[in-house]
Amino acid sequence: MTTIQARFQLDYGDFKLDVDLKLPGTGITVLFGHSGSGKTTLLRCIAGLQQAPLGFLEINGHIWQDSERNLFLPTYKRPLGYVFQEANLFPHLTVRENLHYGLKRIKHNSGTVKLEQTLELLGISHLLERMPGHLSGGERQRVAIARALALNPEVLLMDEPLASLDFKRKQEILPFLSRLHQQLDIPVLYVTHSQQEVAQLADTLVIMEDGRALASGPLSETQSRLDVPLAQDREAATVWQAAVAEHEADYHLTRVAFAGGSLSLPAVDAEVGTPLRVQIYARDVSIALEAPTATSILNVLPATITGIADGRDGQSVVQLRLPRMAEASQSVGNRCDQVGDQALLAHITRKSALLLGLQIGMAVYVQIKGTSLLN
Ligand SMILES: Nc1ncnc2c1ncn2[C@@H]1O[C@H](COP(=O)(O)OP(=O)(O)OP(=O)(O)O)[C@@H](O)[C@H]1O
Repeated sequence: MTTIQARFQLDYGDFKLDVDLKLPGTGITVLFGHSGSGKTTLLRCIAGLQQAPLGFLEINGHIWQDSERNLFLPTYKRPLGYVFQEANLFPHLTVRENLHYGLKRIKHNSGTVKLEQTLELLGISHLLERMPGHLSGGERQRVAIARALALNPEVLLMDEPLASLDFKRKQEILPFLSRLHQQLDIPVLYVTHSQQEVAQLADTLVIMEDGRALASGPLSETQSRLDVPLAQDREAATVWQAAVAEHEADYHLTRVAFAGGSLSLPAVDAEVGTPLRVQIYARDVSIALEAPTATSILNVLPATITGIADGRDGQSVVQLRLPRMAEASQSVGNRCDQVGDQALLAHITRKSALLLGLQIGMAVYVQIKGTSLLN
């Protein structure tokens, strides 16, 4: 369901923002793009920190800006949370006081996000009496996220919240963000230029370039679009949302179900039903015209070719779609509604594509040589 509509036109001279986006009202929407592509400017327009002369913004049925009607809600009247690169906590207040500072400024706190729930989700309940100077960078950022959520926002805006943290701290905080996203109902708009954060967090992906949204939609669908540069990248991959379906202890394998079937992975230490994300690199996918009967590859799935493009260095980029299977969809639960049919990319040699006579619309089998588990 679309609950965010954002149209903005703004001209800085050298840079122009021109976007028209319809985004879902749940899950994490990642705004991804190179430095200078306009991600922060877009977020600032949504927050009302920057007023686009031409703009329309509707969140959950409430109109925050409509330039045609001369309507512009100032930032302080917009029920939103904003998390910046730096945590910006008050250094002279404890964590508890920092959290309550925001609460005092809003009249009521009747929404779905409860402070206790947030503290638990972010793993900071034990830090309430600490001063910010005595927290690690990752802990400070988790408190900043809790402070933004304590305001009971209708939308949470996060501008590269992990950018100032080192690799170890990023790894520490990503699972908390994943948990937040599984348990909270509010939409999150998350700016990053990290493909790793896209893979681990995004439900919806918006690819920004030169002030425009080059592509926007469910994660695997957008990652596999042939008209955006990501599909050509050596690291091109698609991420599937899945759930643990069965453990095959004798073989040290776990079967995970996704909207288009199931995959066998090296044993995962998680209960049946646990949601997880599986990343499949395009270079690890090969294509066969018939179901291979003698192969050591466990993950062979039927698919349909939906697009073919020339890749770099003699490669073809093949876009595929796996049909949704009712039984598998049930194991993954509602999360499937956000992912649509399962899209997949394969990088194969142009010679193989030619020899196999690959064409759009052909029914084929994909062999997946390797997968990586993201959370
Ligand atoms: N107030 C301003 N006046 C003029 N130009 C601006 C202003 N704010 C941003 N810009 C320009 O707009 C462009 C987009 O900037 P923006 O910060 O939105 O990009 P970004 O994608 O968020 O980049 P980064 O990933 O580096 O943060 C840049 O060229 C920037 O210099």
